[in-house]
Amino acid sequence: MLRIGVVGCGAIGREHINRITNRLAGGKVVAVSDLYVEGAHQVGDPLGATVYSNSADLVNDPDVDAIICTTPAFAHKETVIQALEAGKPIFCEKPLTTTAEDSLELAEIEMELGKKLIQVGFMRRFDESYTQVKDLLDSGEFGAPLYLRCSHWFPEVDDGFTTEMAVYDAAIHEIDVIHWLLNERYESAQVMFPRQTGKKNPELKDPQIMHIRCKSGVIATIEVFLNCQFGYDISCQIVCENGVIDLPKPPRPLLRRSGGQTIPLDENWKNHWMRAYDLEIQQWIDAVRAGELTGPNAWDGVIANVTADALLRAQQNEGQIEPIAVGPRPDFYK
Ligand SMILES: NC(=O)c1ccc[n+]([C@@H]2O[C@H](COP(=O)([O-])OP(=O)(O)OC[C@H]3O[C@@H](n4cnc5c(N)ncnc54)[C@H](O)[C@@H]3O)[C@@H](O)[C@H]2O)c1
Ligand SMILES: O[C@H]1[C@H](O)[C@@H](O)[C@H](O)[C@@H](O)[C@H]1O
Repeated sequence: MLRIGVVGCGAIGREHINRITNRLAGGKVVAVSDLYVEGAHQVGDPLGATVYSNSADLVNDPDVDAIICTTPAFAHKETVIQALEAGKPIFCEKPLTTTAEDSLELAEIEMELGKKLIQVGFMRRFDESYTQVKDLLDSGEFGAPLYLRCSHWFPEVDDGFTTEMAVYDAAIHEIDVIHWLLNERYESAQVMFPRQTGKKNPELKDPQIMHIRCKSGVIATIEVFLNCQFGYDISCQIVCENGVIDLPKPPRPLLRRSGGQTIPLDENWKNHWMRAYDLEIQQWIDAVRAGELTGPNAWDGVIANVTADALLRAQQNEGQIEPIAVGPRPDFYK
């Protein structure tokens, strides 16, 4: 049994604790921590888990074999370094950190240690809709991909959600999944702001249209609309030489009532990615127990942050094309 400590008992921390406790096999949550220690008690006490108010004590608890970090992005780096220093595997929710520089620093520490300990929570790679699309692209049947359009539509965000978070919190998923789907490397980034919705905090730029050009010339367009009002909706359409592939929508019943028919959308990410998260965390537990991590690694975290940094620069100069300079993947991460 893998003894897991969870740092950060907010929305997704609680989801992961619940799935490990009630649905997955081979892992047990034995410790939890949160700066808001009451919140940690709420989830930890019913499980008989040890409750900490800081991550260092949890990471260094000899009864904790591996860590899940579900604090806000700005706090990830500190806990990841603590785990690396303790030589313990850590599953860190996306993004690995908020800057390329910080993520690179973590990758360098890990390479120095000579053992892969970090997995990043890019769960779309575990989602059946995306894996079907990847299989089709890899089969070669559709010929070369030419361009793709993705939308990341969110019903509404709170006032703390910033223009920058549209990149490193939301679009970071597309940034990761697109290069994985296409086996591509990125070259440049551009951001455009179309007419802005009135249904948002005045400080936030929403919606945003992001373009990423790949080394092969493929152009990926990512539409991020964080206050779309109607539901949580993710789409991706890949136009190839021999045809077009659309990301399948999660199966939902078609409802006929009140003179109309509808397929309801999810309200948020929790249900939308439920099976992907289950698979992701189960495979992480299995991999840690087997002694070798197989999921998205720190270098994938670096690629995402280098790309996100280029998009953040592009946000400052609408329409300007910013280079994305990711070094070659080190052998350690191949
Ligand atoms: N993969 C996904 O689809 C997905 C979905 C949701 C969230 N996330 C990611 O998970 C992370 C957490 O998101 P959330 O929505 O659960 O946030 P949240 O704000 O609901 O929860 C974060 C928790 O961490 C605690 N915290 C803050 N700083 C801390 C620290 N230094 N040590 C310990 N606890 C600390 C807060 O008190 C809070 O309880 C973010 O990085 C987010 O991007 C990923
Ligand atoms: O933290 C969440 C989560 O990562 C979701 O998967 C994503 O769709 C949201 O945009 C983001 O805010």
